[in-house]
Amino acid sequence: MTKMLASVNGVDEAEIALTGGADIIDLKDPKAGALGAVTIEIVRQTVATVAGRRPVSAVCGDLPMVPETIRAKAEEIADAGVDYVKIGFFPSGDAAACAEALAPLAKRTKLIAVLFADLKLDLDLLPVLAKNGFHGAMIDTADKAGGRLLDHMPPERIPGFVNRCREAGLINGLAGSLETPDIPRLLPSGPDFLGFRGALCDQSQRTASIDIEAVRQIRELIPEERPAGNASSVDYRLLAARGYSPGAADPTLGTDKIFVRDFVVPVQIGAYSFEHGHTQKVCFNVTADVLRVTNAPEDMRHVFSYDIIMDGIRTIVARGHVQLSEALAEQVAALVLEDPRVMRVVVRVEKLELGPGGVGVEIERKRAKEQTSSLHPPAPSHGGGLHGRDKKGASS
Ligand SMILES: O=C[C@H](O)COP(=O)(O)O
Repeated sequence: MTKMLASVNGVDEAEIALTGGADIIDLKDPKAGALGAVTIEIVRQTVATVAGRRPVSAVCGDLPMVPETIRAKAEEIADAGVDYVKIGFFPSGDAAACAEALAPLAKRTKLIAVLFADLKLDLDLLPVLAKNGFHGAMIDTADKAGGRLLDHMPPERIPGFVNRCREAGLINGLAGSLETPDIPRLLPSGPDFLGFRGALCDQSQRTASIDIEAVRQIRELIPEERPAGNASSVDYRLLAARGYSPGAADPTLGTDKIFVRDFVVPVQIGAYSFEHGHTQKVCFNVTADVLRVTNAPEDMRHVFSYDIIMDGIRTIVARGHVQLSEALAEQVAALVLEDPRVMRVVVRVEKLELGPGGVGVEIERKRAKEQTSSLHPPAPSHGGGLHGRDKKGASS
């Protein structure tokens, strides 16, 4: 299950984040840099106020990569009672020596290394962190005015980070000026948490105060585990882990067609030997029939994002050579049908460099009947969920 981390500047914002449903309360002073630290007094007060309702993390600040400096600050924060200490690993100085200096502290406190997508990201640091007892690693951005995480790290590279963390035994997180449309794009990789500051704030200004409505909107985009004892045959854990909210679909509203047209990507494809060892241009056209969730779509909670289709294609082709266009089309169709709201999908895969025109295949795949019937689960018990909004939207 992916958790929601909310960065807050102290007690008052922590209460707002808790009310909005954040899973992890992360202390940070956004006015003092990407990983600006709050004072130790604020850490203590916030830990006392949260009082175990949620885990609390705190960052150490934008510190120079000097082992003794980092160790001293991390110990001070750990001693203030947080559950996690987040330490920035900037690409200067000796990262391995800093990780080593923190090994004794890692025996008694959960340490999370923060790596930066916009500063020479080095994933070879992950096994070094694991060796020194770190609990996890996350990717963030250092320059908050310089773009979102996916501007620096294309979507097809996200599963690689998540998998490498898992192999190393580290929990993993993603952050970096994330906005609401990024959430359904990142959830399919199954990160352990997504971190937010700017998107929680008034006008998305990360130095402004956090806003309860923004917190709630993000909360609803990250599915929570359903309570045990739910009698439905739907595997909520599996669906939620993939980022879907099956309760959101309202079959009485019918479907919309979401499409990606003339999406051209270089692909290693072909059964002939002359087609091996290089890429050729392939054009994808995909149309998905998606169950609607409301009569009045307003934000990302109410839509199936076409980014999911484009990211999926990029991720599939990044895996390496595919012999057949048919196989590629099947993989794309299967990926789109992973969202339980998709009833039917048409995928056309067209090689553009083999003739004067295009050659390829078009397939149509539908959701199996028995899967369709499991799309009508009982409404979520919490009042603020999408179902509540559907009803409001439908009556308006
Ligand atoms: O740990 C997460 C960060 O506080 C994310 O901040 P941001 O969303 O403003 O980049």
